[in-house]
Amino acid sequence: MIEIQNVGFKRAEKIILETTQLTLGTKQSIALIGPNGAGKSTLLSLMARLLPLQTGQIRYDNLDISTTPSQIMARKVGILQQHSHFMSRLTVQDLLLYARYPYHKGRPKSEDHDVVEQMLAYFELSKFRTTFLDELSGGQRQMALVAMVFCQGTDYILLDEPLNNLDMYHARHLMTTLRRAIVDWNKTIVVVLHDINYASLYADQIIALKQGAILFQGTPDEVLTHENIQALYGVDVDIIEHQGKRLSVHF
Ligand SMILES: Nc1ncnc2c1ncn2[C@@H]1O[C@H](COP(=O)(O)OP(=O)(O)OP(=O)(O)O)[C@@H](O)[C@H]1O
Repeated sequence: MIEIQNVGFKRAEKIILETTQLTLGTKQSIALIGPNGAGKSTLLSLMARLLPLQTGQIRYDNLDISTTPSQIMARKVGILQQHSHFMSRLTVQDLLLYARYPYHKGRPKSEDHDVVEQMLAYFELSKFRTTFLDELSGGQRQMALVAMVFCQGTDYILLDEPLNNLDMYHARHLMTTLRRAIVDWNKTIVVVLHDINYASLYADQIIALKQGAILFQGTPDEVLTHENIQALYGVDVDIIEHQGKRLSVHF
């Protein structure tokens, strides 16, 4: 369970984030949506301890991120940020092995190599195993970075806009793979999405942020209404039903 209590964040006296109480269950996919500048990345960075908590508390399964040692948190929560920079002269398999550092501490064992092999297959990256990161396309690199986070073997995975750069095939492949990972490996995934239709199709819960506050929270059916989307984005949309899911038509 993820518990977020009274987490606030200011930059130069400007309130960036102001939450009250948020409890998120495990083994599900939780989509963070909201307009540009709403505070989604800030919340994710706080959840991953990439930004220091200024107020409030965040706990994963009763582990308080402010007091839990880094070695334990590194096995509990993994994050892919929006702009991840890695040494480009690293091959895909080296990148994935690097993510196992909290386990092998620089001396990879056979189980670390096994996890890397498993993730290369799971994310359809086997053919790129010896390709350097700077020889991949933007989308291929994005998939490699997601696979890297999975190699970390954490219960909780935070992904900031993982669909960036992905074509239709790879975006759908990634979202279905994330869903499989919840079932296959009991992962809990918090993912920032700009495409609310992907949130509708693939998320169990949606948290909608605007101007640093949680405006709506619930299942896709509860959150993705015409009125809520108007309030969030200021856009008039048509909501249609497709195979039992709500889709927003906003073109
Ligand atoms: N390094 C920074 N310095 C100052 N202000 C910042 C910084 N990073 C973010 N902000 C501000 O914090 C607010 C929230 O930004 P954040 O990146 O969390 O939003 P977001 O919802 O992830 O946006 P987007 O969808 O555009 O990625 C914005 O007003 C942004 O301008």
